[in-house]
Amino acid sequence: MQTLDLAPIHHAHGDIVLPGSKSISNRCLLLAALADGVTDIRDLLDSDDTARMLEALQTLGVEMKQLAAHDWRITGCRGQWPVRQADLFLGNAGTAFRPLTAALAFSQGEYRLSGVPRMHERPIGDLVDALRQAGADIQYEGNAGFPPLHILPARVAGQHTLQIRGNVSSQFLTALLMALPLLNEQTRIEVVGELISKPYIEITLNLMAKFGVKVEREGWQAFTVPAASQYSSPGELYVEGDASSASYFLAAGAIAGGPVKVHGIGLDSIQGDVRFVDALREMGAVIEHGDNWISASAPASGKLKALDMDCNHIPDAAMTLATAALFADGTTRLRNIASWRVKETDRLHAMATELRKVGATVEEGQDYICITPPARLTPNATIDTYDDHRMAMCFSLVALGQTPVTINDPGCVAKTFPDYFERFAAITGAGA
Ligand SMILES: O=C(O)C1=C[C@@H](OP(=O)(O)O)[C@@H](O)[C@H](O)C1
Ligand SMILES: C=C(OP(=O)(O)O)C(=O)O
Repeated sequence: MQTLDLAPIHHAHGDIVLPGSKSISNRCLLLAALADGVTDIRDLLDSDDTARMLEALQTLGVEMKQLAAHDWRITGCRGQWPVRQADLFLGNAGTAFRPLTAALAFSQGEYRLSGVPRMHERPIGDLVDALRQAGADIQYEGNAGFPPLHILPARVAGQHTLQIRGNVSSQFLTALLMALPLLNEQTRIEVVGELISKPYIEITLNLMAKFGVKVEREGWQAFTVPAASQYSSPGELYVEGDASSASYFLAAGAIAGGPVKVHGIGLDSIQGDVRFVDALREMGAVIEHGDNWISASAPASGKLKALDMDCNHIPDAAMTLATAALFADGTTRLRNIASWRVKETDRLHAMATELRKVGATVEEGQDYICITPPARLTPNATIDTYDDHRMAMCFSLVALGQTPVTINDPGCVAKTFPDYFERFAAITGAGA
């Protein structure tokens, strides 16, 4: 296993051009593939998660051409996958696995979908239950409720109403919404229980609208996809910079002087994680923003304030708050984040375990975490990253406490941000 030793960092300062948003990239790829017409997608994220989606679409026979490093031309197949039988390996990409499951369940092919071992521990039963209501034939190849999946040809039909649970992952509702236009009948989706990670549904609805499908909604409770909803290509689409990836750099600016300025997103971003800046502001950071950039600097006092926040709306960027909390003046409490337990790893447990290694006092609840920083961070901690890109990126912030830290398996950042540590070095002078 590779390790990365980060030397103590005294100051963070500079500019970062963000990689494309993972959530927008994988949605745009699928929508372009399902659409009528040719779509040029610009500034696409180049990472493991998008590579899995691109590979899958290629295996399904979708015509695609790489125009430049981050620009792809996709020729839509209007939901008629040219390849009717295929095995797809989707790594640990939730944004590929869940939406492809729905889009393939509504086609007449036979497909097997699998991923890395952790993907086979991440739930998908709520989505399969909803798809089965529409007549989809989906079998579990391992444990019921989890991948791998075997999708068989079936007579799917628009039901007037489908129900879906929303309290484990919003990706299930996203997947259903994106696939329903393939049925060509008006369908109403009712959300059962409390929907989590709501802003990701806004991304889905926004991008579906760009591809010509307007979903009617009743708050967060029900969504109706009208009959004759056919996706049509918008021609050209630009992917915003990734708001979750921005969080590490903005936190660095807030902790270690700044300003650190991220380019590629503004406060009007369609990504919910842009609201991370509200949390940083509440911690006392100085935030500035413009058309397509945001910057963060440390508070005048030099010390961040502790935070008590419901983080359900920003589950990914909330992890960054957990390590930023090491630099606060008291106990930070991050609440309503039970979904952390079913992501790349059990993030509540992983975060608690690793924060303790740098000296923090941590309370790990079923759906919350409380972090009290030590008087002085423990130097030379070796951080395990659990094959979780965000664990690796979050713990790079420890070095900003002028504390040497070792990151195990730093390469796991490839899931969403392959050159993260090079970019981090550029604003901090950290060895990478
Ligand atoms: O739809 C999306 O693009 C995502 C939704 C969120 O997942 P949950 O809805 O499972 O919280 C988020 O954590 C994930 O990284 C991306
Ligand atoms: C939860 C995440 O990924 P996924 O899209 O695989 O759910 C994440 O990127 O933090």
